[in-house]
Amino acid sequence: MKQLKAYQPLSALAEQLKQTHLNSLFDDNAQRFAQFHVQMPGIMLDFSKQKITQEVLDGLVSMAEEADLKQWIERLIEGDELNHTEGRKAWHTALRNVSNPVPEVAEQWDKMAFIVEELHLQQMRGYSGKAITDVVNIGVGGSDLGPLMITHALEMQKLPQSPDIHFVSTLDGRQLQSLLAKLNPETTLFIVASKSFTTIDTLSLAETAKSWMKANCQSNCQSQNAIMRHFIGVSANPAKMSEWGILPQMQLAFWDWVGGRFSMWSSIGLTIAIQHGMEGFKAMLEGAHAVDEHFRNAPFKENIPALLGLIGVWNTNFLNLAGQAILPYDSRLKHFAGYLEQLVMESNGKHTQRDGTFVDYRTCPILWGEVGPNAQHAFYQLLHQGTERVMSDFILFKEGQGSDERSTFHQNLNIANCLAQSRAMMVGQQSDDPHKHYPGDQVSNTLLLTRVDAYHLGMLVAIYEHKVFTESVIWNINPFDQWGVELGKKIALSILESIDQRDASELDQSTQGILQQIWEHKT
Ligand SMILES: O=P(O)(O)OC[C@H]1O[C@H](O)[C@H](O)[C@@H](O)[C@@H]1O
Repeated sequence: MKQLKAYQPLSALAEQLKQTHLNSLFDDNAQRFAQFHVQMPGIMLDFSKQKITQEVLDGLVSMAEEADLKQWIERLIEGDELNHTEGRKAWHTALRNVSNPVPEVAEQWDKMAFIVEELHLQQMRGYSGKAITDVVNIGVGGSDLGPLMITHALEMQKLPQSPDIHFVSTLDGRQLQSLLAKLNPETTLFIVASKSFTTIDTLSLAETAKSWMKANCQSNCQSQNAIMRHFIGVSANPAKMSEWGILPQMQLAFWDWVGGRFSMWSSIGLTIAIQHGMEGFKAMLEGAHAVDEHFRNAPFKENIPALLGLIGVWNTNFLNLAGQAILPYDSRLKHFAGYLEQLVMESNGKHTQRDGTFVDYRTCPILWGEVGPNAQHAFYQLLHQGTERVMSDFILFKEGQGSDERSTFHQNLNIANCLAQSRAMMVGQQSDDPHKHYPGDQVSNTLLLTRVDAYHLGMLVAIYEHKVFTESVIWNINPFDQWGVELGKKIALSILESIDQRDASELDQSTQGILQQIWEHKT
């Protein structure tokens, strides 16, 4: 990144802007909002509360051009092998081209549609002949977070014929145990969702679910095989699904060219299709596809994901901000920040360039977030008066949950709070009492969408995917692998062995000490 010609001039501009309060940028330019907002149907990005001038914007766009962003976008959407460290494409955009699908994708839609219809018509029946009432998605990371986030956001709009949807992910087994206590095995269907079908978290939970099913089926089942009617598998590894016992007609596929954290658009999104029908699922794909087209065709100065990425680079590498807060002002987006934590930090939390050399600049900031109105009463103190400078994304919807008087009242309150907070962070407040002094000057974006529905959520997620991609191009890193998560898994297996053998002598003192205390407690 530093070798790009635009880097030095941008650094010089950053030095000036660090000394310039956001307030004076507004005072000096009555056209600031007009100049620094862009939109496409369904979404508007206001980046006027960023420390950006026309010169900075021009410099960032030059940097994107120099880094060949246009070419990279083409390669992404054309399905080139961009994930070079794993020798794969990262072709999630092919999953959402509803009007012109690749044949293997369309084939999986048909299989999904069949399952969805069977469930909706109450034709999918368990071992005792009763119709399925509850569906439990067992998966973790990319096989959990997207469908969890979307089905939670759209729960109020679910089809009346949809069974209830549940998610379990944590390998401690607690979520699953407490859920099983409430479910009837005769009417429960499990979706074992795992790209690799080797993830111990998911497989250990799936085994527990299978034992529960077996134990409950003992007196009722005609054959033990009948319990496998309660398990759907979704994976890019059909051999492993079969080995685990998933029946061929209960298997849904996707492919190694779909990254785990980009997989909610594939059959991993089955729960979304169950909750909203294939029509709802495809509306989400269409929203994402509209963003793919925009990302591919809009000039960078009007390109929402590209601009978000360039602003991210500006804040991270030139203004030295290391924190990013995600603040949706709608409780339906409760799991959105969690979803982005994986998408953003697993993609760009890296220190190695594409050619294997280490970077000598910052990459991904630390990202966290919470539904805005709750976060106001939790960590906004730090945003207003802390010593860390943080960039924030406010996400707001024009429409609330309803149009009756109380809903309108709540939505107005919500809008007022969202706008108040981004304004307070920008403007600050002078006071002689240092405890009441707000420096302001905290930068933020505001994304304004029409409403919370499948189409707009599809747009929102695709915008962040492409933002992440834009940043990765400038940082010259591969956003599609995740080697950093392997070491912990390997060590966990060896510690599990130590626990089984009750022998920690090969481990470090700290690990030994902690295990010793656990063992002493148990005995
Ligand atoms: O879908 P799976 O193969 O079970 O993987 C689930 C998750 O686990 C891994 O550790 C990766 O870090 C994630 O990218 C992935 O989404």
